[in-house]
Amino acid sequence: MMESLELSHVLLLTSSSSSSLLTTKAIRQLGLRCLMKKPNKNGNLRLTRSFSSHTGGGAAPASSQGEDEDARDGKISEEDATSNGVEVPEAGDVEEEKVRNRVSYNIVFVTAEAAPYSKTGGLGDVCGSLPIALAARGHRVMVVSPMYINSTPGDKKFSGAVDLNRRIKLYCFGSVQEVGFFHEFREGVDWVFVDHPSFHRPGNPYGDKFGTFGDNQFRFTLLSYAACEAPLVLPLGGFTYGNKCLFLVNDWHASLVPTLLAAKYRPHGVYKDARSILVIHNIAHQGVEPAITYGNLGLPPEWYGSLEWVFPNWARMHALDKGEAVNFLKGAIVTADRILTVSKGYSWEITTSEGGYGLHELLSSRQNVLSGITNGIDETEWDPSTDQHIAFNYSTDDLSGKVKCKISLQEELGLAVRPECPVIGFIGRLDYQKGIDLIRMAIPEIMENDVQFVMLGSGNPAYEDWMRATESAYRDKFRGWVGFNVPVSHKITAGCDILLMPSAFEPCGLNQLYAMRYGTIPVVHETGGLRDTVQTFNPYAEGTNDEGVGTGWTFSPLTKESMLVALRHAIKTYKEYKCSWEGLMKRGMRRDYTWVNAASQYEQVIEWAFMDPPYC
Ligand SMILES: Nc1ncnc2c1ncn2[C@@H]1O[C@H](COP(=O)(O)OP(=O)(O)O[C@H]2O[C@H](CO)[C@@H](O)[C@H](O)[C@H]2O)[C@@H](O)[C@H]1O
Repeated sequence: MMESLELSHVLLLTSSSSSSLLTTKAIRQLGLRCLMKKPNKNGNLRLTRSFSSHTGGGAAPASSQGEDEDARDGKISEEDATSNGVEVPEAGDVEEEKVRNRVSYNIVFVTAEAAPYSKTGGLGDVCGSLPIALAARGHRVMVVSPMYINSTPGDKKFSGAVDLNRRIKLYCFGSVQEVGFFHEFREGVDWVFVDHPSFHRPGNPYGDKFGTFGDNQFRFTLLSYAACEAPLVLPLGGFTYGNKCLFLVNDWHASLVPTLLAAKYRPHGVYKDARSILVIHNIAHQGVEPAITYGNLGLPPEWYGSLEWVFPNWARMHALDKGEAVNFLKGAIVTADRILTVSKGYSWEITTSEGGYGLHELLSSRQNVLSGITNGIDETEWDPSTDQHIAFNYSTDDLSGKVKCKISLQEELGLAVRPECPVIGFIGRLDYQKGIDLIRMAIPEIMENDVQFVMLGSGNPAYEDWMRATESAYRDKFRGWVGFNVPVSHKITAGCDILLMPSAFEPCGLNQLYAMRYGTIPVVHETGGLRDTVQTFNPYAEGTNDEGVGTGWTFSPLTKESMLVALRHAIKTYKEYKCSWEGLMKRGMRRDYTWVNAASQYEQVIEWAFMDPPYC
């Protein structure tokens, strides 16, 4: 099995290099400039929109490398040291826009979550906002997601969707499955909901109080099949999306799509002009199931190598366990035309043995199509000057509402109403990823300070119990709200002074972006998207200009001690250096978080995907 995995890998690599050659040719034919240089944040010169970007780091022609001053001096900038994927140029370069021959694409998002219809975390946020931003740029955009009905008031979210009366038969899991489609056209986007009895049950999209659903492989196989059919069979607004579309497949739940395109459609002449991009929001979840389940997926036997996965010896259950499995995310990594992650830092981390969760070698082998694009945020939902969930609105022009939000939060949670006391917040899934263990270890020392601490989260029952117990132990200064509650998350974001994010890894992270927009100062572990988006406060840079002064505190390594040091800096600055604190707040609030920049970068990657022939 291992041998066949490696063989398929070699074959795929061969086709990768040929596609890169074609890409270079295609770019030359299109007459694009091979090199443009602009200074980065640190003032270093870097390559942008070059075919060296497109085909991967290190592939630049000798002449162009010679033009790079850092390279000539033999120096490697800090940025280069942590970036070995393909850099996507940022928006705002007018010349870039002129050079770009703007084409509109038919884009099909495939996702397990899309806010406001469904959301358990950041995947829902991104797939609820990015499609709208891309549609606003002139693309035809469809989002295909399950229609989760769980007999709660939340079902009302689907009330605007109408039954398209188009039922199709899908052949998998040894039987014929019939799915229907509901549709809502909202904010320029075709929101398409796949209807099947397996999406109608209590709980969240992935599980209920008894744990993860046992048939998730089945449910998300259905989603992937239905998403492949939707552009062909749904006449939305009178016309189907047709064959030439771009599938943006998000995380493992949608990862079967690129393999289906290659194995089931292209051999029959369908989707020959389509392309797929895998977006990795979280590599820790890969959709791994026993190898025997491959037969259920309705794929030809010769495509087994695409999903084939062999656990290392240490991860096997017993001596007879061969560790053979199928891995949905791996399937997309080896078949998608391009791969994206949700920050540049994370696109590098997943190519390392520490961050790749076993997939780092495969990802490294596809570095020439791997890029990172930092998420934006929905600036209408997350705007302190208009937010309906918070007690008082405020902005950089008038910050007075911020402390009123804090007082209101203290009142609501039954904490002492003390506007001068720093309030630290945490919002997130209660999961290993989010660094809850570190908070657990540090809480006795944090509580020795004159602070209040508010946590909102749900997930691992052990962490939920710990939150309840900690609230009992520190009734005067700790509140733990167990549950998933969007209005409360807005109230905490507005009412706290400091947001703590000690994530073990964080592909992008949205809460630190929301916090900065609300004048709440992030204290974060220096990892992934947190490192990319939070800049540590430098008091010595104050009074020059805003560049380099910082928007929060980052800490590393991931230890209790270094987290406490950063927190103490934040608390001391809050208490003793009011002007500096206000500067931190305003700098964070003024940053550009819109999806416009990210959407333009996605557009660039889509353009690159169509320049190459299909990868598989
Ligand atoms: N108990 C609760 N009540 C209300 N709201 C809650 C909540 N717990 C979490 N949320 C909300 O869910 C979202 C979580 O965003 P994160 O970026 O932390 O996402 P997550 O780790 O799920 O997603 C993954 O995908 C996203 C998107 O790409 C990446 O940013 C991230 O790094 C990656 O791990 C935020 O909107 C947050 O406010």
